[in-house]
Amino acid sequence: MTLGELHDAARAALDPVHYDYVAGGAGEERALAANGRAFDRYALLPRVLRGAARRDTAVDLPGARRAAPVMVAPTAFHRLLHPDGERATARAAAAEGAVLVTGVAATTAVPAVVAAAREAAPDPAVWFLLYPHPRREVTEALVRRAEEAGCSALVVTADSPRFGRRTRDLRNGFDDLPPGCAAENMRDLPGAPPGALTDIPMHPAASWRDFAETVGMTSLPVWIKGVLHPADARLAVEHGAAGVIVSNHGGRQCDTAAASVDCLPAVVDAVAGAVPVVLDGGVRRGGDVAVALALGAAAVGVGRPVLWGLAAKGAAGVREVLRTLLDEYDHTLALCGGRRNADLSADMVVRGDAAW
Ligand SMILES: Cc1cc2nc3c(=O)[nH]c(=O)nc-3n(C[C@H](O)[C@H](O)[C@H](O)COP(=O)(O)O)c2cc1C
Ligand SMILES: CC(C)CC(=O)C(=O)O
Repeated sequence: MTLGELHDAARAALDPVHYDYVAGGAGEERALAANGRAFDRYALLPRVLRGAARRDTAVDLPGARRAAPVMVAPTAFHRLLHPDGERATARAAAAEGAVLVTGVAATTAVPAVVAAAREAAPDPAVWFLLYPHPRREVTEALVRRAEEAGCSALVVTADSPRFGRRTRDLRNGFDDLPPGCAAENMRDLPGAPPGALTDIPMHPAASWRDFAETVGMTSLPVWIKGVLHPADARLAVEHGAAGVIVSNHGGRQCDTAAASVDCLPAVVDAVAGAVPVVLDGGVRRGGDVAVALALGAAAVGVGRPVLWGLAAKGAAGVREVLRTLLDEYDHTLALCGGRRNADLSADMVVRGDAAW
């Protein structure tokens, strides 16, 4: 199935309220639309007569060695979409060599997610996402849970001082998870009974000091997610980030935010090679992966397509999504005369309405 067909199958399978939660964005869904439109404006200038019969597309990242250049972005509540939930996503990601970012909003506890990944590959990369929490002891407890489970990196989401205003969810009245579906990693933490969407506490006053404090709590690499402004990318490096994820949260937070891929070149410049940069938002084809890597991303994350695969077919559907993107990317790299990801460079990308 193509990614589009998996999306259609997921829509047919899901409760329309849950479909809307995944598909939707904040406000008028401008940032969501911008992510897709932005990729439509980029085109590649392939180089010729310099390729190889086989390409090496693996990437080394803090917290993941020889990983696929496409990772599973952190997305909440997989058991809302399929009874196998995060276990299925973890098995599929590990089988494809892709990093899986699980975290506070997972409906399966992190030890079980890591165990499922290990069923599929001997040394899978499972990272753990947390939001800055108003109480330091909660952050600390979550960090320990991730470490003890065997996660190899942490990700702090910085773009959510408040939960986004998701128009579809407000209209549908979606704010409770169904029985049996809860944020399992939040169990038994102070002041955080799982059960409702809004039980993942946001921290409106979170600061760079809080981020640095989290970095200081662990020897794991700590990525920061949700950076768009180059000055923040520099601050992230100064405060100990092991990597920067350029993201507008799939258009689910600030609806007037720029498309994430449009912010990528300035962030890559600002970071100046100090740490790797990952891009997510709107990646839907192998060509999008190639554009992002040419613009300086070390890898990309995908959110919704993975969830459509999960809802349509469980682990097999997630594998199909990852396999499709990775095969298309490898094919594009070959057609661009690339032997490895680093053979894609910014001079091979043109932008403008003339592109398509
Ligand atoms: C249903 C859903 C849940 C998400 N949950 C989280 C989350 O808990 N934390 C987070 O940092 N990002 C979350 N995201 C954002 C993704 O990590 C990612 O930034 C975004 O989905 C990328 O855009 P794409 O869906 O166009 O690939 C979520 C996205 C979706 C669609
Ligand atoms: C429940 C939220 C923490 C998940 C989220 O970030 C999202 O829905 O985009």
